[in-house]
Amino acid sequence: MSNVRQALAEQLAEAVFQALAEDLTRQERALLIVSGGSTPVPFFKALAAKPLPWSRIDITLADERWVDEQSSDSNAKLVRENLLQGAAANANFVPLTSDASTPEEGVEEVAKRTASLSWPASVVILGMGGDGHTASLFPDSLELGLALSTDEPLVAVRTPSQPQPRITFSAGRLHQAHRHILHITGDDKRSVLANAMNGDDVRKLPIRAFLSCPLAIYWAP
Ligand SMILES: O=C(O)[C@H](O)[C@@H](O)[C@H](O)[C@H](O)COP(=O)(O)O
Repeated sequence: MSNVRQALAEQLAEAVFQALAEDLTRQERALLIVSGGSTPVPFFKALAAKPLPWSRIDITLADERWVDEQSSDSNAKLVRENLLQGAAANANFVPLTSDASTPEEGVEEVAKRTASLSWPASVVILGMGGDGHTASLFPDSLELGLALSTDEPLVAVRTPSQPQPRITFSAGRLHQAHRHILHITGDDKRSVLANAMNGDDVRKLPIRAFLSCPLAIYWAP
């Protein structure tokens, strides 16, 4: 981990800490939505060390692979091992998978489970892939149009470029959050983001769906 990426993770953790603490002065509970992937790990560790009243915080994921929670591809496993540590283990974490064998069969149950969270979310932290996807809104996903337009909170997605089916919060549900943050690193993602900012086709670079939320960008080389 380069020093500058570590510093970025720590600055992001401080910003998320402040946002959650501020919302908790006005409301009993606050919801944080995080993303999986490799980028957030140092952020998760830095946030877990913050002195928050963790038992008043709900945490869920922007999206998840439809895999067992023990799988190394599970975002829930990533969150449990890196964020829900120490005092942060007292947070109420709600995963996005069920015992159903497909996300299409399980999506309704997960929607019921997540309905009890403290919506609207205080903060959504998004990642972005080299193809411009964010959450599980992939350019080649068969359900991209649905995920961008539905009023439903969650969508089961099938994506030819991805090995597993997934479940994702819809763009509409993620839009409702009070704050949106994009956490990315590296020159390749900077170029993808620049293309998204210059282009106009959300289906080619789905991160575009969040550019005017407004979106705070946390980037480091
Ligand atoms: O993988 C996931 O769980 C998320 O669906 C995805 O949107 C992720 O945020 C990007 O793919 C970036 O991943 P990296 O941080 O690993 O580059």
